Order: sequence, then structure tokens, then C-alpha cells
Amino acid sequence: MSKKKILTLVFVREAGKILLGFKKRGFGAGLWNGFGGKVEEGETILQGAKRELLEECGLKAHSLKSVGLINFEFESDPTILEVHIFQTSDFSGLVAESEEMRPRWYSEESIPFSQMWPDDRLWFPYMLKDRQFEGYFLFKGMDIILNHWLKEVNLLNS
Ligand SMILES: Nc1nc2c([nH]c(=O)n2[C@H]2C[C@H](O)[C@@H](COP(=O)(O)OP(=O)(O)OP(=O)(O)O)O2)c(=O)[nH]1
Repeated sequence: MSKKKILTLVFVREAGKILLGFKKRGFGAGLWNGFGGKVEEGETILQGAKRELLEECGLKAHSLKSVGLINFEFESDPTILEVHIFQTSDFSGLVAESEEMRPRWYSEESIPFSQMWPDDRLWFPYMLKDRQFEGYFLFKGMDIILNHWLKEVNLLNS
């Protein structure tokens, strides 16, 4: 039987720029990504998303908008990663490097897709146009997408 892990992923956007973090260790190390991680017991998905953002880059999100929901599966691993993706422009604090992430602002016109998870170049266009999406990706290792679907949807905003 497959089990599910609930994860969050938050992108901070302001004035045509997006904040990405270079993941220094663990799952996805060496790639640029948004900020997030596993939702802990006793917290809501939104609370988990805000906590990880603060821990990983020092910013406090006052509100988050849902942008996407993707289920990831890896060949020969029964675990499904259910990743809830958010964006925000409603934040305070100063960007700070953490043990896990080295943050950097990128122009939305020059996102470093060659150093990101390979699925990102498929769904970023939805997020950048403020469209919501849902998807599924089956990976072989970290580089090869064996199977996927992606569609525009209306997600509820909390
Ligand atoms: N952009 C992008 N992000 C992904 C993909 N797959 C995937 O899990 N992520 C995100 C979801 C989470 O934000 C992050 C993985 O979380 P994590 O393992 O670092 O969680 P954590 O911080 O709780 O980990 P840890 O404390 O146990 O080290 O990567 C993907 O294909 N593309």
C-alpha cells in the first residue's frame, strides 16, 4: 500500500522577481527551489508552509495563496509526496541564509531551470501567470520524468 507525505513549497514574489533558495543539503540538494518541507503533526498545511518559509529564509508570510497541488511518485518507492504549492507577496522580515538554503532573488525572466527539478519548467508558467494547477509526476531517480499529467484548476484559497 502507498503512504502519503504532505509537504509545502512557498514562492515569494515581488516586483517581477522571485525568491529562490539553493538547497544545501538533503532531498533536492544542489537545486534552486522555493521554501518548504514536511508538515508536522499538529499543524495545518498553511502553518507548516509559513514555518518552513521563516526557518529557511527568514521571511514571515502574512498570507499565502494556493497555486498548485502536485503528487510525486518515485519508481520503486511506494511513498507519494503530496506537495502544496503557495505564493505570496505579503511578507515581512529580512532575507537570511539558513543551514538548509542560500536565498537569492531572480528576475522572473531568468529562472535557472537547468538547476531545478525537471518538472518545474512545466508548471512554473502557470504560477507566473497566477493560474492554479494540479499535477502528477512519476520519476525515475531525480532526473527522469517517466510519466506525468498537469492541468489548470481552481483551488480554494484559504
Ligand atoms: N520545485 C520542486 N519542489 C519539489 C519537488 N519535489 C519535492 O519534494 N519538492 C519540494 C517539496 C518540499 O518543499 C521539498 C522537500 O522537503 P524536505 O525533504 O526538504 O523537507 P524538510 O525540510 O521537512 O526535510 P528535513 O527537515 O527532513 O531535511 O522539496 C519538485 O519536483 N519540484
